[in-house]
Parts: sequence; structure tokens; C-alpha cells
Amino acid sequence: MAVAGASGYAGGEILRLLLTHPAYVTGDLRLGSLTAGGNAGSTLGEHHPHLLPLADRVLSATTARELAGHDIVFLGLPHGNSAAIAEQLSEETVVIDCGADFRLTDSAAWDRYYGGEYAGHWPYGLPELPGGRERLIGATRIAVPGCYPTGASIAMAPAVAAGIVEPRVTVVSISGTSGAGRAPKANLLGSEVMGSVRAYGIAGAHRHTPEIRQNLSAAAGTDVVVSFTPVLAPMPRGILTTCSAPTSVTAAEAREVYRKAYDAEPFVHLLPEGQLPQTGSVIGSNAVTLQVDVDTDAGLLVVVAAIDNLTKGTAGAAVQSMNLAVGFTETDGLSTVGVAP
Ligand SMILES: NC(=O)C1=CN([C@@H]2O[C@H](COP(=O)(O)OP(=O)(O)OC[C@H]3O[C@@H](n4cnc5c(N)ncnc54)[C@H](OP(=O)(O)O)[C@@H]3O)[C@@H](O)[C@H]2O)C=CC1
Ligand SMILES: CC(=O)N[C@@H](CCC(=O)OP(=O)(O)O)C(=O)O
Repeated sequence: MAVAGASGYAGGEILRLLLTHPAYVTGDLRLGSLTAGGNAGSTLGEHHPHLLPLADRVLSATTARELAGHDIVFLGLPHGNSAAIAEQLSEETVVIDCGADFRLTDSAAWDRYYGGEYAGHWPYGLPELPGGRERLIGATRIAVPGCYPTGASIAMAPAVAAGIVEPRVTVVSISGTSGAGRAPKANLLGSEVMGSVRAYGIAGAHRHTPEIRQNLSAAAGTDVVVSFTPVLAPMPRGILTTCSAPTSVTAAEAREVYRKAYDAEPFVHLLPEGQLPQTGSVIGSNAVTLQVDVDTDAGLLVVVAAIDNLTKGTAGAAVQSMNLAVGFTETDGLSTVGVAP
């Protein structure tokens, strides 16, 4: 295996998970190249001191030549860097891209939200969506979902698929700052973020709007309109998503739909009635915790989901997808046990 972007947050979390993966522990999976951009030449320990077993590994430059020859390549690179590398890797190499390059099926949506050449789309790394697991088995190219679309899609797919809501969904997601990556930005300085919560990318401007719409429309079999509001919160990781959509079913009927959809899912947990998801319970875990209720006065289904953006929202989805692609047990290397308090 190789990890490109190993000095970044996504790459670091992939490595954290791989270090305890049963196939890594037995030696069936081995770590080859770890690469970076400007930080090539430094050691991994300078960037991820929590990954002690790999502290002395030297990061290489990110080139297709460096990544070639590995059976599995994880790409944790900024958007727009994956396509050129992936096309130079063997078709037999399992390439798992954490970026957005291959997520969208609609080239017009790509043009509007990303721009530049549309690279196409790959099997989408969210097995919990209807038909999602089957598409990943044996796949050699996988597009890992964005962190916001993971929570929102898992929260609303059962409702739109069962037709218990009108196809108009409102999503508000509160994210920790690691969702923005670790490259320095003034608006992510501690002094800007601490003690303040702010919305951004409102009214359809955020690039995850078409990705959520794509997922929910596929689950529903009809177009589902999405209004998405991301919110940045002063915490390092975690996303709490609240979704709502018009409904006429009761809370008990809605819960039954979710129970059926997710009872057999290893990572999605519908919490007991009255218990609400919180990011603090899923940190470091690949779990998604959900609560489902109906606001009868407003006529709205309300679904709340908590994930760790770096685990289920990125690296956990990447490892879960790898497990399906190469035939490991789907849950290998992934835990539903969080770190708390
Ligand atoms: N953070 C999150 O919660 C999520 C992230 N993702 C996606 O994962 C990908 C990585 O994100 P994240 O880890 O947060 O970002 P980071 O900024 O933390 O890491 C980016 C990584 O890419 C390397 N890099 C940057 N520019 C280049 C370049 N031009 N050529 C080669 N390598 C380069 C960096 O190396 P160096 O240290 O040398 O600069 C670093 O290793 C992105 O596409 C992101 O959208 C997806 C879902 C959630
Ligand atoms: C808090 C924060 O800034 N989050 C990022 C989304 C992170 C993510 O999942 O994104 P990709 O689509 O980039 O892979 C943002 O809003 O741009």
C-alpha cells in the first residue's frame, strides 16, 4: 500500500487506521511509499507525532512513478491532483481517492462547483447507500465521499428511498476545523475560530450541495432538492448534521423505516428514543449515530447524525471501501468505539 498526502489530516488518519488493521498486523498488508507535497523529505513523525510506529518514515515526493507498483494506493491530496496521477497507475491497482475528483456523476455540477476538466466518476465509497456495497466489491477505483455528504446522505437516504418525505431536504452541518485540512489559512487560526461559530457557503454555494443531492436523488429514484448550510465550530474534529424534510408520517413509522434500513449496518446506529447524537461519542470511531423524530407542529421529519469527519467522513470510509474492494471483512481495522470525554 502507498499513501499520498501522508502529512495531511486524511493521510494521517488513514495511517492511524491501517496500523491496527488485522492484515497489517499479520504482515499481509505492508506500507510502501508515503508521500507529501512541499514536506517531501521530512519524516512522518514531524507531522503526525501520534503515529509512533511510523515516526522515522521519510516522505517522498508525490509522483505517479513513486506510487506505481503498489497494490493499493490511497490519495489524500487537494482536489484536482488525483486524476493525473490515477491515469498513470495500473488498472489493477486499487486507487482510493479521498478528494472530490471522481465523486460527481454530473459534469455540469462539476463545472459549476469545481471547474477545470471533468475527470469522470468512480464507484462511490459509501456502502450504506442503496446498492452502494455491491458497487465497491472488487472495485479498483473508488471515490471517497466528502465529509458533509457522508452524514447528510446516511441521515436522509432511508426517508427519501421509502418516500416518507417530500423530496426537499434541508441540511445544517456543524463541523470541526480539521475538515478544512491542515494547510495554514488565516480564517482557521485559533484566534479566529475559538469562541465563535460561523456559517459559510450558504444558499447552495457549498460544493457538497450537488454531492448530497446526487446521493439522495439516487436513493429516491427521483430528483431530491437540497438546501445545505455548513457551520464551522471551534473543535478539531466531528460533524453534527441536522436534516429535515416535510412529512406526514408519525415518529414511530419513521423510526421503523430507519430500523429496517440500518439494523444490519455495522457502523450506523439508531440511538434509543430520546437519546441524541453528539460528536463527542464518535471521535476516532467509524460509527454514525442517528436519531429520528417528527416535529408534528411543523410537519417535518428531523434526523440528527454525528460522525467523525476524519474517520467515517474520510479515512474510515477509505479503509471500509478498501476492505470491500479487496475482499477483507468490511469492518477490519475500524472501530465503533469512540474516545471520550
Ligand atoms: N479533512 C477532512 O475532513 C476531509 C478531507 N477530504 C479530502 O481529502 C483530501 C486531503 O485533505 P486533508 O488531508 O484534509 O488536507 P491536508 O491539507 O491536511 O493535506 C493535504 C496533503 O496533500 C499534500 N499536498 C498538498 N499539495 C500537494 C501537491 N500539489 N502535490 C502533492 N501533494 C500535495 C500535502 O503535503 P504537504 O504537507 O507537503 O503540503 C498533504 O500531505 C482533500 O481532497 C480533501 O478534500 C475528504 C473528506 C474529509
Ligand atoms: C470545515 C471545512 O472547511 N470543511 C470542508 C469540507 C471538507 C470535506 O469533506 O471535503 P472535501 O470535499 O474537500 O473532500 C469545506 O467546507 O470545504
